[in-house]
Order: sequence, then structure tokens, then C-alpha cells
Amino acid sequence: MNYPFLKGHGTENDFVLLPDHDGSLHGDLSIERVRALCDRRAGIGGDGVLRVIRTAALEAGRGQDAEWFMDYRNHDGSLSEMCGNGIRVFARHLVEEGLADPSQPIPVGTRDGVKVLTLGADGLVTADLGTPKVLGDTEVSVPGHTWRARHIDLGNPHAVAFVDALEHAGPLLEAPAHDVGVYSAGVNVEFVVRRGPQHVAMRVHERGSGETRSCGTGACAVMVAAALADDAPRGTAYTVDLPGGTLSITWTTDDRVLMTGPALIVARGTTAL
Ligand SMILES: N[C@@H](CCC[C@H](N)C(=O)O)C(=O)O
Repeated sequence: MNYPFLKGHGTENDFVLLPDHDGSLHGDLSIERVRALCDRRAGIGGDGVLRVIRTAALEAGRGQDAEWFMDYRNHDGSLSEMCGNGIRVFARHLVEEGLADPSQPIPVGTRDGVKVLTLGADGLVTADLGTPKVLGDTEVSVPGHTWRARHIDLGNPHAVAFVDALEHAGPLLEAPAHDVGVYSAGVNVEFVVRRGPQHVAMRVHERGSGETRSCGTGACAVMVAAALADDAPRGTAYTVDLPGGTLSITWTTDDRVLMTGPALIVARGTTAL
């Protein structure tokens, strides 16, 4: 059988989108299918899969006040609560397919609840990721280096470490060592350097996907950690550079994190995987 798919990315964090509006095409969407689709040699290739499904068609979406649900899977087939770049790409897809009105805020269900997306006249997409949880200090390590890190939750778990140079994180072929008592379900680890006032650059090792070119929730966690370190007033906008592009992020006076960046659909087709 051939299944429809699309390929998209946000700051080069790339995804296979699977339209499965009533959930009948992909059933439980197995770990093996997700891995095959994300395989960069034998599959389509991606950091994760976004299944496009109605909230009513998936147990995780039941009761959420949104028509559509982003059923997100990491490259290794594991679930995550949220994906910040993915949800912008998801909104772009809904609009391009005529499934959502771009002149109105677009609610999207996730395992972390409903997020609201707004399309700008400049072509960028803003995601309201809600209130961050600042959960204290921890440590992360790569061979030869250990850093203090800030534990921040954006629906999914993050450890943010300020480092002297991004190269010090090394090749990041393995997940950085972390406190498994704090992060029993794994963690996304961000390494950050200062570039200037309200301007940082980062690398990320994503839980379930390895080092990626960008992570939207990770960039938001970094922004929150930087704003706390700077004692910046709420409402201050930060620029976060990632290997795959730049995101603009604000922690608002009403305690919400707004992330703005690009979101593109670059291909569509059918797959036998
Ligand atoms: N790339 C994403 C985050 C995807 C989920 C993450 N790997 C996790 O397991 O929590 C983003 O843009 O936020």
C-alpha cells in the first residue's frame, strides 16, 4: 500500500508529515515504521514524524479544544510531549491544505495540551508554548567536560548549560550524561554561548533524535535560562542562533513563551514504508 506523506522543516529541524485524519491509515504507528520513515538512507529522512490527525481520533487528544492533533514521534520512534519547530511546520501544512484559516489563531492539540499558532504577514509562524517550568539546577557531561545546567520544562524536558565555546560539547554522537534521577524519561540537552545583548547561539542533543540542526522547545528553554541569568524584564525579545537558522523568542509579561521562526513544506509524495 502507498501512504501519502509530506516533508517539511523549521530551521532545518526536519520532519516527515503523515496525513492520517481519522487515524485509520496508520493505526498505532509503530516504532519500526517511524524509524523506517526517518532513516536518511533507506527512508525519507527526518528528525521526527508528525502525524496529522483529528484530536477526536486519538486517545491522547480526547477532550482538547482543537480540531487537529500533532502526534509527534522522535527519530527513534519514541513519543515526545511537544516539538516547537514541528508545530510551526504542522500549522503551515494545515494552512496550505486549506484545513485552517491563516487569518485566525490556529489551536493544535499536543501531548502537552493545546498550543496556539499565528501566521505573520512576513511568512513566519509564531507558536505560543505556554508557561515554562523552571525546575532548578542539575549537571550534564560529555567526555572531558561537566557543566552546571538549568532544568527547564517546556512540556518536554531540557537541561541548559552555558559553555565557553560550542565546540567544547564535542561531536555529540552520544547523549550527554545527565542525572537520571532528575530526568527519568531522558532529556534534551542544550549548550549555549553568548553572542551579544539578548543574543545567544546554541547546539542541541535531542532525546530520541541525536544532535539536530535546531530544536524549538530547546531554543525556548535556552531563552528562559538566558533571561533569568540576565535578570531581563519579561517582554524582552531574544535572538537564538542554531546551526539551521535563527529563532526569535519572547517570555511575555503574562508568563508565556512565544517563539517565531520559519516553517516550510518542501516535498510531498507517497511511500510504501
Ligand atoms: N525538535 C523538537 C523537540 C522534539 C522532541 C524532543 N526530542 C523530545 O524528545 O522531547 C523541537 O523543535 O522542540
